[in-house]
Amino acid sequence: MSVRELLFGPGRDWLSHTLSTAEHASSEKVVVLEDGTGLQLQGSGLLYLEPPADRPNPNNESLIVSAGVHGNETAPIEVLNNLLNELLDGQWTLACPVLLILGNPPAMDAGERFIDVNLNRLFGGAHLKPEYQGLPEAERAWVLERACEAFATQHSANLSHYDLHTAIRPSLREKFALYPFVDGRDVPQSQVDFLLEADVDTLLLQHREGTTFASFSSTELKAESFTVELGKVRPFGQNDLSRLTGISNALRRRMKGESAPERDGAQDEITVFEVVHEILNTGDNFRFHIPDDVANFTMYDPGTVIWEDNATCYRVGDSPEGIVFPNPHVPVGQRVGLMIRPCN
Ligand SMILES: O=C(O)CCC(=O)N[C@@H](CCC(=O)O)C(=O)O
Ligand SMILES: [Zn+2]
Repeated sequence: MSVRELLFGPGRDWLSHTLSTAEHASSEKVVVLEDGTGLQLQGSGLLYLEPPADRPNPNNESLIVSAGVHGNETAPIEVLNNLLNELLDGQWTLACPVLLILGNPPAMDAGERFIDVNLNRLFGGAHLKPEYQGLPEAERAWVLERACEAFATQHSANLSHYDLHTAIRPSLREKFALYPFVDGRDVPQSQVDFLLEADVDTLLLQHREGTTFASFSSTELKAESFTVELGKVRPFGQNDLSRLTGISNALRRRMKGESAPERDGAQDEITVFEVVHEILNTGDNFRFHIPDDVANFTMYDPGTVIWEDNATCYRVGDSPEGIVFPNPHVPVGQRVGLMIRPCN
């Protein structure tokens, strides 16, 4: 029996196993590849990969890589599944500890962003709020937090977390990363280089702590964490994975422990924006003046009214501001969009 079958069952790979175990707990399984690499299936969509203790880890690092925190954002899920299949097929050798995560299996199975509540608003303990008690997504946030904590306790040195997503809207900047706010922290140049290597040429700096998965890992696990947007939401099988070779190659390179490629000067720039305002659905006769089909990073002139309610009218300030993630169809209190502006 192949390692893949031992781990996932006859005819299955990680993705099909995750979809088939979405609704019930799957038992833990451990297998060891011929080259000594250990794989521990910790539960549905949770896979810990560990190189043998005597193998060098040249970049002296550990990685958490997640996708499917929103179940309908399928392209990065396919990227991770393909990388794992390559490893299981013996195409390359793992050099560093990796925790691979498919975030929300029931939502993936249903082809939906989430089932009851947006999983990517429940981290950093937000899942403990009374209104979320008993919801499967609150339970899942807890499970993912504990799995990441256990991994980080074992592998604290040089921990990075990439939470891979795709966006609902088209985007004037197809691939971009969000850097969670941590007081006093700057983005390391090595991370900027990695993003460029992955064809992610735009970086958005958050202005305050959030309750996303990446915020949790950066704040509580001291990881260098990014939410990475890799294109537009499409159902399984409808993604053009040739548009994701950058992230795929860059992640494979890190997992193999190879050093970063030399960058040529012309490509060395990342465009940086900062969040200046988070639009929340206030529920107080909230009106959002951005059309439904507008692309991420569309810019608005000073003075443009973006949203209003009975108490507030938000206008663009003295310099142009752009919109990212416009979505007025969210519950009261949740994020409708981010207003951003270029950093100098
Ligand atoms: O396209 C959209 O509106 C949402 C895409 C998405 O899921 N983005 C993440 C970003 C998380 C962050 O702010 O760091 C999300 O909304 O959870
Ligand atoms: Zn998402």
